[in-house]
Amino acid sequence: MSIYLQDIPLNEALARFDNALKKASLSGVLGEETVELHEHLVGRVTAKPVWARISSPHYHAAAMDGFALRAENVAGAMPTAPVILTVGQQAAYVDTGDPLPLWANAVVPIENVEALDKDGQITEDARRPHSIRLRAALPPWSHVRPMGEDIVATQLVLPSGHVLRPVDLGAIAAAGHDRVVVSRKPRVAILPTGTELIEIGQPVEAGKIIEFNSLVLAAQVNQWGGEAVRYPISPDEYALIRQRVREAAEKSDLILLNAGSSAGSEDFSAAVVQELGELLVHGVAVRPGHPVILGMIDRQDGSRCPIIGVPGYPVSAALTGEIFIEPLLARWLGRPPHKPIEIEAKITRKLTSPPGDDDYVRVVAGRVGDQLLVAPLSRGAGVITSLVRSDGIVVLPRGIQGIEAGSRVKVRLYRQPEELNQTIFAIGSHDISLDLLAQYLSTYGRRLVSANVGSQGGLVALRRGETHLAGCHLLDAQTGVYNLAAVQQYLPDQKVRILGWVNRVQGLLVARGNPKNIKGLQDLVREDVIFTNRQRGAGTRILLDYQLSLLGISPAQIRGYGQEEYTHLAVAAAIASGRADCGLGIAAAAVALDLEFIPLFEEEYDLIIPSVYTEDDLLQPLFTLAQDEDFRKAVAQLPGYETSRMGRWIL
Ligand SMILES: Nc1nc2c(c(=O)[nH]1)N[C@H]1C(S)=C(S)[C@@H](COP(=O)(O)OP(=O)(O)OC[C@H]3O[C@@H](n4cnc5c(N)ncnc54)[C@H](O)[C@@H]3O)O[C@H]1N2
Ligand code: MOO
Repeated sequence: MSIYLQDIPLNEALARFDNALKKASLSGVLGEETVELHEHLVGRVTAKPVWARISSPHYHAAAMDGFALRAENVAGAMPTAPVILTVGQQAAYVDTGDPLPLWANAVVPIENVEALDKDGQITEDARRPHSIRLRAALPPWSHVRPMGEDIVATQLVLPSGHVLRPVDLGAIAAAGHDRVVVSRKPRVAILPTGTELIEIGQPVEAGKIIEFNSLVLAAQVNQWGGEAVRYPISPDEYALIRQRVREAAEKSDLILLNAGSSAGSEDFSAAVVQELGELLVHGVAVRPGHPVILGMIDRQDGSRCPIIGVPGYPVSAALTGEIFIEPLLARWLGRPPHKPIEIEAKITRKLTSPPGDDDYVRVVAGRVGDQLLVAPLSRGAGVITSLVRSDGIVVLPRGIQGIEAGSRVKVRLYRQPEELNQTIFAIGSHDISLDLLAQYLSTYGRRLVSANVGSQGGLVALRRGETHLAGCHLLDAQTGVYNLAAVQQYLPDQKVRILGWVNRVQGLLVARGNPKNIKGLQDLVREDVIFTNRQRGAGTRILLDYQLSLLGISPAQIRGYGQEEYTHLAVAAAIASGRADCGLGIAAAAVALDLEFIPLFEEEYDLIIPSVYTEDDLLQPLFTLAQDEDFRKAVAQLPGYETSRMGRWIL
């Protein structure tokens, strides 16, 4: 039977896998082991209930330093009618934790008695007096920890399937045990494959990719209670991969075979599984991660080892971990699977979604005013930082083609909901200074999350009340003034303020050594110069058009004017590759790709903030930082940055 990338619904895939696991007797706890309490046990799962062998305390114990006595002997004691007890007969000194003498039924703390010598005078020898005087009565069993106060012998201390925490170890020991029976850790072999992969730390070159999926998968496995074993990178050679899978099956409870899962010429995973056992599933209707493989490998002794073909793209790999590996490990350990906190929120952008798949969208989340909002992050399956930055996942289920901006969605949170109340939302044009700001704000207990939708997108978000601030650098071509006109145009009825932020140098990016000897925009009309442009609407494009009009240059005179890139870095890449001779952009992009930079203009990047939030406690640290020497210095050190306007209210 050949199942070739036929996406099936997630629940159907899980059911097939489940069935095969049951047949192989692999659907419950894999095994048990007894571990001594002082070995590393936190996170392990109890495989048997823990019953108390002894009580704790296992005798009546003094709860205070003082004198053991019988409560009835001091009944009626009052300030004006004190009672005197003779030590050695009616009272005995005890330290906290000492067993109570058999005849006693209460303890009076030492600070509540007057110690007397044999003449009835107050003595300094408080712990060995002749007698003690009490000026208050006390009920029986005062300041005594009765036997079994904590644990009664035979009682259940912990059920099975319990994930051990530090305090649990104390209770197990107090209940008279020195070891505990826990589920055996599932051994998980992780096999990265791909001729293009290089080990971490090796020099990178074009076409080579740093292998890190195995690092992520191993950390996931260990975090979820398994024991990961990373195998070396296997190049895309069928026989080698087959050999390693065969070996791993003999030594492991589960194999994660990474990459080679889709339809490429060197994607061998499915064929290997097919040859060495049974291919159950190839393709699950989830994105990212759809080319998942589920199967069983036959061992020499006739038993079977489950195998998961984990798709190569890093986000797909990590999500495959969460969707397939975590629940399987939970089952093998006998604990409940992880259940994320789910909240409902409003989504800030329209999303389209493949109707055949469950679509896992990474989002940032925060509270703006009284609304909980989520903004989608990059959806590329290769963008590992989208998972790093994400506060949660919105699953757009199969059967829908997308959702409108403003729809309510369910969010599986990666963080505590309270953190969303300390979140400053910045939707608009992104700037590197905001990354620095985020770092500084974290010391004030604030989180800055930003979604880059461009300057105009930020103004739209402000209009909808969906952001605390928007980074903006929109030049008015009539006046040459930044941001004021745009704010008046987009937000005529809204009370907003403009906080001066940074001046950024924009200039021409050219190859090292400036081989075409380009000096300024006037060179763009030269026949031998090829330019590359930014997309219409981008702040840099508006700046270019404005400056060209001042020089009286028409776009038609410029070779490459119609060639549009969407980011500063894409412009830089076009020049680095030799596709173009120059482009307008920021200095940081030149630094990133080792280009030369010809500074030409300063543009003004400001933060637009609704007036209500300028008074809000949430944003105060931002205003503090805008005046902070250290922070301003750090921003000014970014290439091409200047901070003299930072913190000044422009509107
Ligand atoms: N014709 C089709 N092509 C692709 C399909 C498809 O359905 N039809 N699916 C796409 C999707 S979706 C995914 S996901 C990927 C999965 O591909 P593979 O599992 O075969 O993985 P590769 O192609 O080898 O790698 C993809 C990508 O990820 C990088 N990679 C791989 N391993 C690692 C690692 N250990 N650490 C870091 N990065 C890794 C690899 O270099 C590639 O860039 O296929 C699509 N194609
Ligand atoms: O399924 Mo792929 O993982 O969409 O990226």
